[in-house]
Amino acid sequence: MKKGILLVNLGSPDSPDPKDVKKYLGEFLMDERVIDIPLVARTALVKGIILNTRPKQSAAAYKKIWWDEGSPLIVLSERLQNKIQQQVEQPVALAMRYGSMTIKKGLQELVDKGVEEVLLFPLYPQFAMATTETITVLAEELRQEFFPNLKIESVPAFYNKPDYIEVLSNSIKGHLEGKNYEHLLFSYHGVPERHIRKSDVTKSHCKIDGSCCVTPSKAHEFCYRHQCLEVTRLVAEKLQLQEGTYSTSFQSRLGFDPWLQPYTDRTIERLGKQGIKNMAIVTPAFVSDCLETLEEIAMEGEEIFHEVGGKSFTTIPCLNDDQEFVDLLSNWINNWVKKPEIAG
Ligand SMILES: C=CC1=C(C)c2cc3[nH]c(cc4nc(cc5[nH]c(cc1n2)c(C)c5CCC(=O)O)C(CCC(=O)O)=C4C)c(C)c3C=C
Ligand SMILES: [Fe+2]
Repeated sequence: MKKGILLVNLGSPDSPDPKDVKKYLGEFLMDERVIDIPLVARTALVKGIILNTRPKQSAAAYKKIWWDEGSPLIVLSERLQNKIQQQVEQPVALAMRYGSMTIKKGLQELVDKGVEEVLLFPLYPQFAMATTETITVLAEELRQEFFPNLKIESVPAFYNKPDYIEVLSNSIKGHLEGKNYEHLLFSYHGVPERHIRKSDVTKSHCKIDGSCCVTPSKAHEFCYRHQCLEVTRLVAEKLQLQEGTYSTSFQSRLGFDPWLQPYTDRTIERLGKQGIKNMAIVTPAFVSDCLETLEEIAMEGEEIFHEVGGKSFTTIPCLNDDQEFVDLLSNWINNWVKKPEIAG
């Protein structure tokens, strides 16, 4: 059976024009795994409220980070794809969950090359229903409707794989070499607390308190909060970071529901007010630099830090097309290619 690989990232608008941003946000926020409320309420909230104000504001932010070649997230994902393709014999396609580079087109591209078995690779280290799950569910729906003979196997969240932790730690270490910093903040994209409870397979474990994420449970396989805290813990262990010199926070909240805490903006402010003058920040929920890292962290975050007396603010880039990361993903893919075909 001929095999192929489909890498999938989040997506971006076609341009930073408010019209394109509105179209993109409309698709993104109407996803029931992103804003997980009943359709009528979601439509009223997204189309009646958010899409009337947010596109203009988001478009201005996108304009600040847009590259000549296009959206950083898309360009960086394409660079990753091209580098992986150099190390993998089978066709490697790229798609986005939202926007023009659809998963349907990605699957079609592979099928047109004769592929019968696909490795679906969501580019997210941690599981979330708003990221990994929405990709795998949509791919399965598309398979049933348009590609019934295709076999699809999905790559699960890889947050605690030792070789991933090593690559991430090496990248952090490399970018901090020679830098004078007193605190390293691990900032992950936030999700509403409700998402964590919904993904709890035990239906009772996730209390979102000080202990549930460190108490062993089957729930952790699908717990975004546990997986983020684990990345911080494993990297801190690998880099031998001293207790008190690093912490975890969650960024990019939207709306009024409680989201995972502590919030990144408030944490940066607190660190500055506590007298930290030099801080560094890493964003391990994102494989590719994007609006949320280049604008919200590197621009807004730095501004907050300076306002409260901070001096140097070092933003560590995402793994992007870092050669060690390319080698890691290519190695996982080549191991999958060598495996016998999946059943049925
Ligand atoms: C309810 C809203 C949102 C949830 C839940 C959410 C989860 C989530 N998102 C990412 C990764 C990215 N999000 C990005 C942008 C972005 N996210 C939301 C909302 C939710 N995200 C919005 C409205 C936007 C658009 C920008 C804005 O208006 O602020 C991006 C950047 C895309 C780009 O083009 O650069 C990424 C990447 C994760 C990992 C996640 C859950 C774990
Ligand atoms: Fe997001």
